[in-house]
Amino acid sequence: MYHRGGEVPRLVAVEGEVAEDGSFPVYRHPADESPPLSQFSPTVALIRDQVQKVLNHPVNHVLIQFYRSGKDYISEHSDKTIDVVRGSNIVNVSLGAQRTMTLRVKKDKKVAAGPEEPVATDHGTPASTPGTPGTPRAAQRIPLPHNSMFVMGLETNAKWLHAVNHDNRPLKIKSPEEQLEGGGRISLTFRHIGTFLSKDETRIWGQGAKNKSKEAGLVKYDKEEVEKLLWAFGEENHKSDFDWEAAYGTGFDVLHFTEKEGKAGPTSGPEEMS
Ligand SMILES: O=C(O)CCC(=O)C(=O)O
Ligand SMILES: [Fe+2]
Repeated sequence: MYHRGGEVPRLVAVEGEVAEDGSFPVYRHPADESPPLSQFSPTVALIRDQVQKVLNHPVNHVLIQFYRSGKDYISEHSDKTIDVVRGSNIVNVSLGAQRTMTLRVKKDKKVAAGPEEPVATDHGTPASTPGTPGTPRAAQRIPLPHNSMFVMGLETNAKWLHAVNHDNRPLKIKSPEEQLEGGGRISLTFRHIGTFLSKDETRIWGQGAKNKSKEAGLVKYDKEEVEKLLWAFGEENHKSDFDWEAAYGTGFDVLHFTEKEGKAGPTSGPEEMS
């Protein structure tokens, strides 16, 4: 998967519930290029069943990511929720080597929402950027052991940024849990998506689109709409009082965000987010 012209620092696959007519859920986030969605494979379908039992609501989409070693990471972000069914939960299932999920309140959040603690990106390198000098932002470090589920409600996603930072310690000094699978970790991020694409990707409908029914809604490339959506994604990353209705409420029928895919305007830079 690519973001801003560069390959993201982990391997990515996407699976989901493909309907009989070939339509499928779409999760839009600022990536230049996402892999195509495949029908849930039998093994992933079994994991999905377990996730649905815990959540008490369906999940119809999964982003599968392989962190090949401690060098692979996902930088700090909030998940983009235009297409995520409002009120649902997002689940990260972890398999293999234990990594750490770092949660940190957004910069604009004045009131600390938990125990205050500076965050280290790489065991010993402090990365905490205080909102006000001398006041570190509330942060939590959550170990993600093999075969665990991390459930994130959308309220948590709104107030906190999350990351799996790189961990460059040599494998042999890591804990046995961190050494599993030679340091490789697979995460499966399950979401309940409310926006759908037709098989040929010419029509878009549902929660995050302008049209709510299958019959209408042509996917468009419109530079202004793309800019508006990318701006809204940025707002969601930075504002703990992000106003979903104001930002996403009217819906967007754009799918591709760059010239190559959407036939206009490329971006460049190393940053990546989901
Ligand atoms: O690897 C993980 O568990 C986190 C993945 C994540 O935050 C995302 O895909 O948005
Ligand atoms: Fe995320």
